[in-house]
Amino acid sequence: MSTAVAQEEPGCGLPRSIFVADDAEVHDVPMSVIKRPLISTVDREKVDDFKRLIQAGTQLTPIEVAWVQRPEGNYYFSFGGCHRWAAHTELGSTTIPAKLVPVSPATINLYMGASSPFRAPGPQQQQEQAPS
Ligand SMILES: Nc1ncnc2c1ncn2[C@@H]1O[C@H](COP(=O)(O)OP(=O)(O)OP(=O)(O)O)[C@@H](O)[C@H]1O
Repeated sequence: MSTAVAQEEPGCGLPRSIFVADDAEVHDVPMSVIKRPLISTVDREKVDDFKRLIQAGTQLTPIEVAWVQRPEGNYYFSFGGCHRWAAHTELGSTTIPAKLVPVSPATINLYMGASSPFRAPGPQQQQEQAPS
């Protein structure tokens, strides 16, 4: 399991690497299964450069994907790698090279707060969800 650690280099408003993983594997992950909770602003030129590199067959560093394994299935979250994500999206890629970093639901709660799918509803929300 991995821990969330802020490192120094910024990228799309986030540290370049937010997780430290000894046990991460790299896979071509279907982009459709990856949730990207944060909206990003990208540098147009950088996205275009990455598109050219990808089209030329250059292997960019895999993006980091936080991987939560639950009894009901797997969840994949990506918070950074905005320019590589934008480049693949615009090229119509169906998969993206990703380093899968196993994380706990608590780590996702830390990053997503109330938007996390793993957050237990508070008393107020429980009341709102209770059938009348
Ligand atoms: N010509 C290249 N060949 C191989 N890898 C490259 C090349 N250019 C960039 N990279 C790698 O691609 C990654 C791009 O990271 P970078 O932080 O610049 O963009 P991003 O993560 O996609 O977007 P952001 O930083 O905004 O989240 C880096 O790991 C960089 O080393």
